[in-house]
Amino acid sequence: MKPALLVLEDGRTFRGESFGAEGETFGEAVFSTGMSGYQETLTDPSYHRQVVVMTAPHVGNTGMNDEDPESRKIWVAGYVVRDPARVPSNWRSVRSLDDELKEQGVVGISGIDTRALTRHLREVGSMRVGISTVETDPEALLAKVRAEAEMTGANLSDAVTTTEAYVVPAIGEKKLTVAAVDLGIKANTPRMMAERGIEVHVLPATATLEDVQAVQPDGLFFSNGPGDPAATTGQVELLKAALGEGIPYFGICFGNQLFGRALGFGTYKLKYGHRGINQPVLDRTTGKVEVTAHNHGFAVDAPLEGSTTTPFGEATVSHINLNDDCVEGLELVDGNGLKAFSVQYHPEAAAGPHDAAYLFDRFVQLMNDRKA
Ligand SMILES: NC(=O)CC[C@H](N)C(=O)O
Repeated sequence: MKPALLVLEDGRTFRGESFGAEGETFGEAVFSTGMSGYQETLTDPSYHRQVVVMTAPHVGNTGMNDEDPESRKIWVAGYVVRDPARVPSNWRSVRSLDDELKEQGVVGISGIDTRALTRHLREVGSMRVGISTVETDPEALLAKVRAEAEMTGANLSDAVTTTEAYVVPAIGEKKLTVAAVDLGIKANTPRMMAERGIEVHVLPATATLEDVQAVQPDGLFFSNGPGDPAATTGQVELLKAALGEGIPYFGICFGNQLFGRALGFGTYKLKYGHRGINQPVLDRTTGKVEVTAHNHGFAVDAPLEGSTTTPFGEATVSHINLNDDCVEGLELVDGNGLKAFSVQYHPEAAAGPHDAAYLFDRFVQLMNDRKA
């Protein structure tokens, strides 16, 4: 087994074994508590420039298949697993996780105490990290880690977006048209819209109001995506312009943060974020609690009680996280009722849970109401 070294920006060091590709990689160290869905995690563009630490000790059991990727490639900058499966076993598996990481050049480390690492990140907060199979001196790797850019202030949409617009056709009868701005979109999002009779026009991150209007949409959608929402100004301006035009809006995760900024709220970095598939969220509009998938390091700073008057209508916090009272959703209402809304978590979560899938129906309802 080839040795590998992991060094955090505060100097904490772990020694383990090479997993996946050999070489050196850097990013923001974050932990995910999901016990399944690692293929969806790896291929989620929101993880661009992040090194993901899996808290589940045994990862890779079901191998890798050709059906579940959320995008064209693995985006995580590095992967940390305590005990990789030696033999994958699943009827859809076509290769092992280790082979896929090697094939795509993704550097990982295994055999380290991921529990100690996770507790450290939880106590001290997410921070930069380096993994290397070529550097054996922690001080030398630490100097490189500290020279890397931080996640705060990072504008990463251009690195992950599609360069060409494309259409995902409605399944069955076409009932609605949506312009979806790709800030790191996952394949399951247009799929869940298509299942509801929506023709989805996926547009590059650089789309203008004219580009949006050109598809004559019934609604506008902003996807999940990597980076710091405070470093993203162009799409916030687009959203303000679209809200000014009265185009119904739905946003997921990064799309929730940019919606918050368009409404005049701030965003801030959470100490260690929410990444996993069992986060309890309260939908205050119905009083129902849902178990949900999360992947965010930033959050919207909006008052939990009362409503806020914005140039586009009255904004309220519609969803909150029951673990830490973090803002998990926003709603905008004008004289004609609901106008726009967004959530911080993932109704499109492909590995599940599926409690939040109703949000796509809420989007359909919103577009139909505004059409009428
Ligand atoms: N999944 C996402 O859209 C993540 C949004 C943002 N990059 C965050 O970390 O909070």
